[in-house]
Amino acid sequence: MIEINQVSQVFQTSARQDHLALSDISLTIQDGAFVSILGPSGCGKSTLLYIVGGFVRPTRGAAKMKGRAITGPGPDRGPVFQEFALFPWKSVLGNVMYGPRQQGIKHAEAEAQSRALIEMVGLKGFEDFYPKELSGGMKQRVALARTLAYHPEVLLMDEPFGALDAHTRTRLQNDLLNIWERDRKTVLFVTHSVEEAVFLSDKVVMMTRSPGRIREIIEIDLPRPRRRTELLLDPRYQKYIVEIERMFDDSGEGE
Ligand SMILES: Nc1ncnc2c1ncn2[C@@H]1O[C@H](COP(=O)(O)OP(=O)(O)OP(=O)(O)O)[C@@H](O)[C@H]1O
Repeated sequence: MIEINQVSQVFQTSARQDHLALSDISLTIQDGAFVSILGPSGCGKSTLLYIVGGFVRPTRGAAKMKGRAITGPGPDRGPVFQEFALFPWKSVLGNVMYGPRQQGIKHAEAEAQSRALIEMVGLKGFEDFYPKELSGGMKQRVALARTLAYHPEVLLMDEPFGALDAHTRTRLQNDLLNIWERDRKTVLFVTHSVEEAVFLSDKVVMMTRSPGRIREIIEIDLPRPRRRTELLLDPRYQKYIVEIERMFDDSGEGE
């Protein structure tokens, strides 16, 4: 689904110096896979996601989706970021309907689809609420529903649960997995949390300290559907977490 070929990214800092953020990244992401990117702060995780999103053009190398060069953002790749970026003047329903309406879907159909998505993300009953009336977790659910409403083939998630308290985060992880298990979209997920990456993913891409290179790709061979309470008792789950935590320790960056 996504192919990243020898991508390097150099940014010019305001002091007019070149800063190598990513160095020679090559990665293939299969259709329907859940892939997380982990690594020390500043190693270029978000930059890699933005390149796939088409928001950043790589200095060297190329990213492709289904064999086509990615030259800009597109509805086939839906971003879900930590800042929810909801329209404050639109209700939950209005926010979710925005995408389908933009795509020319008739009002009644867009509304029906959006109501179904709102229910799917666990917000039935809140359709007429405005963003300022929602908690952080609820806003992130709306943001997810809004992105899903574009029917993207790939979800690009940049620490979407990073700002949430532990309990809300766990619930959203569970819900995301349930949604993903239903329609198996390809997901590229940036996180700081080793546990989150292992719990969610088929593959964890561990990056080095800046300039970011791929240090290792760890296949997470745990059965699905996954339940956190079962996994917590599973030594294989613990082993993955310890193995990856040790890589953080090696890089001088504990989590
Ligand atoms: N637009 C930009 N201009 C200049 N430098 C940038 C720009 N965007 C990112 N960088 C630099 O590139 C490096 C990688 O940034 P990036 O945000 O991708 O890292 P990250 O791994 O996502 O970090 P964190 O985990 O802290 O969120 C950093 O050193 C950052 O300062």
